[in-house]
Amino acid sequence: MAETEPRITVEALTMAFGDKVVQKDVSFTVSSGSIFVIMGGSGCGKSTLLKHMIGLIEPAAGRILYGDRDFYKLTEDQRDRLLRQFGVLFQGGALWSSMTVSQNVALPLELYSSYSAATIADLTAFKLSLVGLDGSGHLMPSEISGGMRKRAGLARALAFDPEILFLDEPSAGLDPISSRRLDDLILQLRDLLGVTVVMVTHELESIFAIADDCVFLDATAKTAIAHGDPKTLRDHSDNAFVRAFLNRREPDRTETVVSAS
Ligand SMILES: Nc1ncnc2c1ncn2[C@@H]1O[C@H](COP(=O)(O)OP(=O)(O)OP(=O)(O)O)[C@@H](O)[C@H]1O
Repeated sequence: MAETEPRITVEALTMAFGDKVVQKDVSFTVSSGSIFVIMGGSGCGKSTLLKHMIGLIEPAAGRILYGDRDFYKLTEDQRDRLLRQFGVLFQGGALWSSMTVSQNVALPLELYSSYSAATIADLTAFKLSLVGLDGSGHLMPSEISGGMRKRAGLARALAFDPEILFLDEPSAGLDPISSRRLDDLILQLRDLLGVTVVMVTHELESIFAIADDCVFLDATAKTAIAHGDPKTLRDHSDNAFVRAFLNRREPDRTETVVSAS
C-alpha cells in the first residue's frame, strides 16, 4: 500500500528546448512508496519530464523537490548524493551486448563503488535473484528474451538500492505476457523494497494494474490536464479527453476540455 508522505514535489514546472515550450506550469506530488505514472499522448513531454526529474534537463521555470530539497539548488556534491538514491531504466533498457548479464549488472558497482570483487559478485547475484534471473547471469543479452533483458536492466537499476526507481516505457516492445510479468515484478519490488516508482508509460493495462497515481500531460494544452488514481480518472474525470484516452476511445474534441481535474 502506498504511504501518503510526499516524496517528490513538482512545482509550476515549465519545460522548454530553447523557445519551444513543451509543457508549462506542471505541478504534482509523488507519495513515498507509490507507483506513479506519467502519461499522455505521443510527444507531449513524458520522457522530457522524467529527464527533468533525474537532473538531465534543467527546468525553464519551477522547482522539483525531493523531500524539502530543491534539486536544482543543491550543490554538486549534494546532488550526486541524491542521485545515488535513484535507479533509472531508460527506454530500450540497453545492455552492453558484449558483456554477460552479470557483467552488465555489476558494471555500475565496479564503476561507482569501492566494493571488493567478491562483494560485487554477491550483490550482483542478489539483484539478479530479485528480478527472477538467478542462473542466467552467465548468458549474453542476445541469448535471453526481451522480457529477461528488461528484468536485467531493472537489476542493474537496483545496483545501489535506490529509494526511487525511474522507468521510461519499461514494457515497450514486450508481448502481453512478458509485459504482465514485468508489471508484477515492479509491484513486488515496490512491496519488498519499499521503493517509490515513477514510470512513463502509455500501456493502459499496466497503468490500471499497478499505478496508484498519475499525472496526465496534454500536448495541445501544453500542461497537465488531470492527476489522480487512473481508474477514477477513467470513470469520472471531468475532462472528456482524459476519459476518452483512458477508455481507448477517439476523443470528442467538441466537448469542453476542462483544464484540471
Ligand atoms: N533534446 C531535444 N531537443 C529539442 N526538442 C526535444 C528534445 N527532446 C524532446 N524534444 C521535443 O519535446 C517534445 C516532447 O518529447 P518527449 O520525448 O518528452 O515526448 P513523449 O511524451 O515522451 O513522447 P513519446 O510518447 O512519443 O515517447 C517533442 O516535441 C520532442 O520533439
